[in-house]
Amino acid sequence: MTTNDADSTPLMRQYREIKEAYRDAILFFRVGDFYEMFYQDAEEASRLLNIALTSRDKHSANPVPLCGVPYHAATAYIAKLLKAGRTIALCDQVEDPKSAKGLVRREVVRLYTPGTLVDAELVPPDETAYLAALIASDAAAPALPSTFGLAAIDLSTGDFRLSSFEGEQALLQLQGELSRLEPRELLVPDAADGALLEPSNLARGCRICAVGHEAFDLAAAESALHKQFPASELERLTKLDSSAGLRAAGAILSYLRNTQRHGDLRHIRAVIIHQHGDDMPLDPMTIRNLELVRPLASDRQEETGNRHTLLSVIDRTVTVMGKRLLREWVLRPSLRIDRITERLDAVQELLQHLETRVDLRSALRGMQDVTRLTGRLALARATPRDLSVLKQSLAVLPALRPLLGRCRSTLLVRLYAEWDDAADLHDLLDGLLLPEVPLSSRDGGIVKDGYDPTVDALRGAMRDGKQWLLELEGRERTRTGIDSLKVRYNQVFGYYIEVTKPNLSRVPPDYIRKQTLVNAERFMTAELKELEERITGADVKLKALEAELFDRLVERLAAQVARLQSIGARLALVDVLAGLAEVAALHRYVRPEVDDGETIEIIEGRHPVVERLDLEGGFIPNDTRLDRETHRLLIITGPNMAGKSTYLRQVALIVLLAQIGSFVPASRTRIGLVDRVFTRVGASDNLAAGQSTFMVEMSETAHILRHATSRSLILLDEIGRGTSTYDGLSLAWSIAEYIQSAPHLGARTLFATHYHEMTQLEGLRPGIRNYRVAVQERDGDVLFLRKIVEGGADRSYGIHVAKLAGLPAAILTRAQEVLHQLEQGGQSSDRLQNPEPSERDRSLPAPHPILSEMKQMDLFSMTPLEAMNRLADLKRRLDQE
Ligand SMILES: Nc1ncnc2c1ncn2[C@@H]1O[C@H](COP(=O)(O)OP(=O)(O)OP(=O)(O)O)[C@@H](O)[C@H]1O
Repeated sequence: MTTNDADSTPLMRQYREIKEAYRDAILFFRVGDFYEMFYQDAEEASRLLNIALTSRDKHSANPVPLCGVPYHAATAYIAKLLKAGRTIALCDQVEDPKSAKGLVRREVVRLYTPGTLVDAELVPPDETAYLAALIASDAAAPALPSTFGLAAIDLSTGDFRLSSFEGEQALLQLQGELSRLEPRELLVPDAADGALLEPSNLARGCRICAVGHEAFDLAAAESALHKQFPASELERLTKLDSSAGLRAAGAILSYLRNTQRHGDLRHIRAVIIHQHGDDMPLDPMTIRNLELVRPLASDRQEETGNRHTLLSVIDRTVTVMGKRLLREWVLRPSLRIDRITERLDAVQELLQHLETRVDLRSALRGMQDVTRLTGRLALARATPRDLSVLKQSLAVLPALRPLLGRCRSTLLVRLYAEWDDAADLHDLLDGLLLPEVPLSSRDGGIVKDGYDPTVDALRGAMRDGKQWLLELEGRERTRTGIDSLKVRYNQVFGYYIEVTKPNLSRVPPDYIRKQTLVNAERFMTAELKELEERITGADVKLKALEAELFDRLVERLAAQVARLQSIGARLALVDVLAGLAEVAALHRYVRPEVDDGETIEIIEGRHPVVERLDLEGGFIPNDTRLDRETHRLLIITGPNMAGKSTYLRQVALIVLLAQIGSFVPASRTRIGLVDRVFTRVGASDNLAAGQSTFMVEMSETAHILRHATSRSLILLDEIGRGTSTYDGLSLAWSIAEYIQSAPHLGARTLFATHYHEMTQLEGLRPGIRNYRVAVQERDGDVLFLRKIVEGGADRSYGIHVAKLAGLPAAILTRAQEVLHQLEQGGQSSDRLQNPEPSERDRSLPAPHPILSEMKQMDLFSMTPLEAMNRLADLKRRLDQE
């Protein structure tokens, strides 16, 4: 930045001082009704926002580049810049320009970063916007560290959580947690290990922000936590968490203190600590493959318009608080039977009591986002509208209590016992706020008549002022004899007397001319001036007083954030339970039995998402039995398109739904608790990271084999597909054997495969069972029955499916021929029991006889002439063909 004539004004000097402290951010500098940007900020912002770039003093030698946006539309522009990966420092005028002596004081009141957003326009209500901090413990060896501390906060709700990961699975667990949280911004120490910062190790699409590593210092963290939390919470924290989690938490708090200048973060009162053993640790692959919260971006879905996910299908919540909680449940199925049972009891009760459910849901519909409103209160960002909305929501609370009073299930009884109508808070709001309030607390028109005597008196003065003006107008008309004389007001001149041209001769000499128009002239008198001062004085005082009363109300409510947060949490819970009961009723779900046995039994199970599609012939239900004895590993064969993948996913989704505490799409289900669901299905995002399909497939399988336990559920779909037939089959075969027999494994497994040779495993190993998806062959075509039956398939019907897909007839006929030849080659089952197949053994279509002859030729025992003659002979024969 160079200093020259144009930028040496006091305003620009002030700008430069402020910008110095926010070099990395685009500085929105408030000047009048605009936020202006200068220099590089202006160049960049004008390009990103597509707005005109001008300059501050065009005539100087070195004009300052400038662009600006109207202050009232700033949020939309800020959103665009955030999207482009920038941060924005918002610099406001912090004193009234009218009363300022000299240059108005300006300060950065807020730094907008992706992880610190609370505005409704910037964070969609049903999404979370976590800011996370990650620290790897100081590793003794330079290898990848094995202890991680992760803290995350959603500033808009005050939801603050901690976790530490240690041991062999630490990195994996960390990745799982990051894919659940999907943080928008991640703080890491500036000296962080480069390997740790690999995008594939961390959350994608999130801003990584290196901060001074002293922010992660344990002593600093403890003191930051000490300031933030009550002693009891702090004690709980230090007991439960290793120092890594605390250090990450400390870094978040110090970052927030630097970026959020206003408000005191008092809504961050409690910490959720994720303890291993409470929730099922889902890994990113499973979350993605089972499309729990986000659809896979596959072409097939684009075509059919299927953008459903498990979450979208079971989401019948009516509040955004409920929506967020349900998402959390879906991503954290429980491992505790007592919790699952409590939820199921409540869902069952609300399913059976239609009237209660309907009443609860219709009352909840009147609820706004109490949790986020509370967040804005604590951050001192609540507007009069926010408080008005909060008031309306609190007004609904008493109606919910008697509805809960009708319930008998533990969870609902507990909610009833803890229910807080918050009548005092409602009355506090209702006592002050007018029914219609403005957006800004500085605009007046907030406080009810009768709330404060001074407000009433000032309003009286303003009302009287209007009367005085009318009287003055009457008096002036009589005095001048001009009947059309009017007292008027505009923003620029304030009050004035307007006289039309024909009457100008009658204007008295004490009228002071202010403005001449085509048809009239505008005047001021000493009396009018005095009246104006009284009226505007009252107006300014009134607005200031209303703003002060509003701030005091915010202050009183902010002292109650913990209560308001609990109210939000209770509302979310009722909403989720009633929503799950509603889904169960709508889609005919039944209550699963969840126990700590080892059997998974599903009678007439359905895929919750696929069954919602408009399928010709409807969805065909299927049974499943998995246990640790006779049905430990099911080999599922059947043609392409028959429904193998759907079946595999259906079993996993039913298990997850049950452990979420939801009813399930089946006619009867028993679930022996599953500690983890592993999936190796479909393509993977890692392809983009440059790994081959087969490599990804194998490394994901290796991961499963390393981490699954005897309580896990494993889904393997077409393992070995990515390599040559024999390699693939051998791998698939031995992987199945390993899962079945490895002492630490024996996990319940569904194994879908194209290799029908694998069905021979059933007779060879205990616990392995064959199932196939039934098809009917009619007139050379296949009819998919979508029914899973016992026994293995002996054919693939791939060519039939290719026909359905419209491949040219010539290809289909030739494929039949090749298939026939391959089948003639046959593979013996003896070989498969002891698989040592090699590429050379493969039965291929018979090679051309000339090629066979050439293969036989021993070139080294031939003279060059002999070789030449043989070659000529072969060529002649070829020419004759
Ligand atoms: N039980 C069912 N009832 C009705 N339709 C079903 C059922 N299962 C699957 N389908 C339909 O069949 C289609 C194909 O199913 P799916 O993808 O599971 O087959 P697949 O055997 O895994 O095929 P591929 O081996 O080619 O991957 C699904 O998109 C769905 O429309």
